Amino acid sequence: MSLNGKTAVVTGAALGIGRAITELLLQQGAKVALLDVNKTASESLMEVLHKQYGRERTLFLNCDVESEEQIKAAFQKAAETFGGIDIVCNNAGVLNEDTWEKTVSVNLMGVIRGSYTALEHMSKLSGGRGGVIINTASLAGLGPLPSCPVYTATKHAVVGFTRAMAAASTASGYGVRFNTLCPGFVRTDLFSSIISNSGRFSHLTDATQQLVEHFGIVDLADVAAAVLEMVTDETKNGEAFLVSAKRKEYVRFASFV
Ligand SMILES: NC(=O)c1ccc[n+]([C@@H]2O[C@H](COP(=O)([O-])OP(=O)(O)OC[C@H]3O[C@@H](n4cnc5c(N)ncnc54)[C@H](O)[C@@H]3O)[C@@H](O)[C@H]2O)c1
Ligand SMILES: CCCCC[C@H](O)/C=C/C=C/C=C/C=C/[C@@H](O)[C@@H](O)CCCC(=O)O
Repeated sequence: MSLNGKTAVVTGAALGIGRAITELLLQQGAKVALLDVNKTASESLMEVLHKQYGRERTLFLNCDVESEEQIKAAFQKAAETFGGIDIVCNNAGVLNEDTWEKTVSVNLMGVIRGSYTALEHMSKLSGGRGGVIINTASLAGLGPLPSCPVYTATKHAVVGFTRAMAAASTASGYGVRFNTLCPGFVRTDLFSSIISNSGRFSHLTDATQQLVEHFGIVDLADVAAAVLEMVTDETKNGEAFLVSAKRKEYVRFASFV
């Protein structure tokens, strides 16, 4: 399915998974606003994207998802520039067990802030045309990463928040679908920082290594493809897509009703 005429916002778009998502959405025809705090990486990516897709289809906005003011201004600018917003990927994340309050602030509060701001532009109840929001959690949102308890907590919270928002959206008539991306290990800067950023749990690096060996390293292309599937398949709402090297599947959750 082509995304021609669709407009996307991707946070943490300059590097790693966010960059791969951005590039795939552009390949499919969407216009993409790239939100990131890393100005240097963003500017060098923008040079590449301008050459490949022209200047009209991309917009870089220097935006820290920890800031309500910056995120509101960035979404407003994206909506004005492209004429509305159809797709939002709240992907920006950090892993640092030393500065764990920041890990909560970026990974959880940033996703909540991004989702609520997105709804102001996308909800059919506030004049939007509906759409889809994909929040990046992790395999660590489904099971424990022992060297990173706070990171694990934020990712479980993203899964729970996104599932609840999907149900809230359906019950309220927002016309916006919500799904969670749960990648296994992906070779990015965040992945490389595990030893230096595990804080008081750095002695558990071997346990992480065992998990890496068990789950393997998944390709960025497979992670971005999972996002595209959840964006384009209109039957997907409230799903969590697990994408590891060995397993690619929608997660089945226990039902309590
Ligand atoms: N790499 C993995 O193994 C892995 C696995 C599962 C989930 N994830 C999740 O995927 C997402 C992307 O991770 P990645 O591996 O691509 O990391 P990365 O470090 O390669 O890229 C993260 C991007 O987010 C940006 N960013 C960080 N803090 C920000 C903030 N406050 N506001 C705006 N932008 C910010 C960075 O500048 C960077 O461009 C994260 O949510 C991460 O938790 C990563
Ligand atoms: C080493 C760098 C850290 C990258 C962080 C990134 O988010 C990757 C996380 C990978 C997490 C692994 C979690 C492991 C969980 C297991 O304990 C298991 O319980 C998960 C089972 C999931 C399932 O089968 O539903």
